[in-house]
Amino acid sequence: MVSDQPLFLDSGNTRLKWGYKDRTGSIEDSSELTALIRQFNISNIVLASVTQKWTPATLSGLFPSILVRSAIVEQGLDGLMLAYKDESSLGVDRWLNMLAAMHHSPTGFKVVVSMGTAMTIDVVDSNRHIGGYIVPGLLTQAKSLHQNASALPMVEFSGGAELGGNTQDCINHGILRSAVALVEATVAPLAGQAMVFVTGGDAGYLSNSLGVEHKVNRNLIFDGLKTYWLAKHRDG
Ligand SMILES: Nc1ncnc2c1ncn2[C@@H]1O[C@H](COP(=O)(O)OP(=O)(O)OP(=O)(O)O)[C@@H](O)[C@H]1O
Ligand SMILES: CC(C)(CO)[C@@H](O)C(=O)NCCC(=O)O
Repeated sequence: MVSDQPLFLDSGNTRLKWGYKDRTGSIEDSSELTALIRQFNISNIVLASVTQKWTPATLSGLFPSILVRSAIVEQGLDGLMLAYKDESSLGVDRWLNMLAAMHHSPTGFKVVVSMGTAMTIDVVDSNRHIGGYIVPGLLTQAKSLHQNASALPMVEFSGGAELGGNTQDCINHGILRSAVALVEATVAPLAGQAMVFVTGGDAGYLSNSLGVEHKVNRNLIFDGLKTYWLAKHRDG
């Protein structure tokens, strides 16, 4: 039987991830994607892409019989009002994460933190996006130090945010401490009234050191894609 339930794809700067019903994973290449589509008998795909690596055109070229819809940022969808005047310049991943957070918690402040290639923070007050931050992600910061300072090695992340007593720990812990401080400083003025959502490949590192109450949800973007897909289904 052909599945009506779409395969959700999240094409980030580092890797391609998939969500189908309550299952998720990451995909290395098109042969893995082909296998997945056969396994679940997929008839439609909903794509969130912040890169040109995977586009509706590449997917339709590979799978001509599959309906591919690309999520596009839309002011006011599901009531979410965006801080950006030009909503097309907002990353679709940030938008979908906010839609999902709003779905989980319709009223009050939401702080959405994504720990990927870039680290992003977005603050939403009920249905109003107040604004956000974009900084380099943990691994991106570590790579940048290694590439730009000749005495600095490439570090393996191990967690920990206390003062370091050697080069590895100073880098490792310093990067994590600055990410933690940024989230805590964003949450502080909201006087304990914010729901903090943490997502992305490096969510675990942040979560282990974060001093504010939060929820780790690695599938937030798939929740957002589902919300988007249902809204579009409703609109026809
Ligand atoms: N299997 C994996 N492959 C690559 N990175 C991984 C993996 N598992 C965890 N990570 C971590 O996830 C981080 C990348 O996060 P994520 O996968 O959310 O990135 P992305 O979504 O592709 O990037 P972005 O959305 O910021 O463009 C890396 O810094 C790495 O430390
Ligand atoms: C910030 C990233 C890289 C995070 O994945 C992505 O959301 C993006 O490419 N955004 C476009 C710029 C913006 O959101 O303002």
